[in-house]
Amino acid sequence: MKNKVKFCGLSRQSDISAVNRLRPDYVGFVFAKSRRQVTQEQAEDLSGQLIKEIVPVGVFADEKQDTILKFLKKEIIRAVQLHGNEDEEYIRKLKAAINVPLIKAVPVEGEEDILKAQKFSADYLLFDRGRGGTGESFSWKALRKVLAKQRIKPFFLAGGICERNIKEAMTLDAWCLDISSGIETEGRKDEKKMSRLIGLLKEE
Ligand SMILES: O=C(O)c1ccccc1N[C@@H]1O[C@H](COP(=O)(O)O)[C@@H](O)[C@H]1O
Repeated sequence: MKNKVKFCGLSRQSDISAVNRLRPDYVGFVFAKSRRQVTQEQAEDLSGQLIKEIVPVGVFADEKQDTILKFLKKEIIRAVQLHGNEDEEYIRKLKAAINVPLIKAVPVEGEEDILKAQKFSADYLLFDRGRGGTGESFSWKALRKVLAKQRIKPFFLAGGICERNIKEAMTLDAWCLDISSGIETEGRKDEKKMSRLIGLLKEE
């Protein structure tokens, strides 16, 4: 596959069975406030059932660093996604304390947001619309304009990716396509949607 893929917001045993069959590169457990939020106990149980090839990512928003370190120590997660208002000082401190990939989410309204985010010392940026998990895309035109002018840090592309627009998303040079709402039906993860998206990714 040209792009890596992350299926985010898993919360049920059946979600884990589905991803173990379909093998996305990453899955996300949301610890930030959300209808998809899972507890430490749920995540520990679900993460323990994942095949080793899939990297579990913890999605946090303005979380105490000690809490994140606790999740890492227990090996519930093997990558950290910061989806709040974390600044460079917070990121630098956390990065010095961990040895797993650190992903910083950035809400994109225009080119300037993408350019300003290049200062972050996270391993990856994650371009999304607004607060995350909304099922809505930002204007990919802004990203395309920046990419035409310069190289940028490796990034996850998130926000409203689904069967309808994944082919276009695949043209945007993302390290990873990050999908949550687009693999749901009536608010629950849907293995058929996951499978069709993996199929589309494999076509290239
Ligand atoms: O998924 C959530 O509910 C969520 C809550 C708080 C912060 C981030 C959240 N999810 C992130 O949003 C994108 C997926 O967006 P979409 O649903 O596909 O539009 C992904 O990065 C998730 O980690």
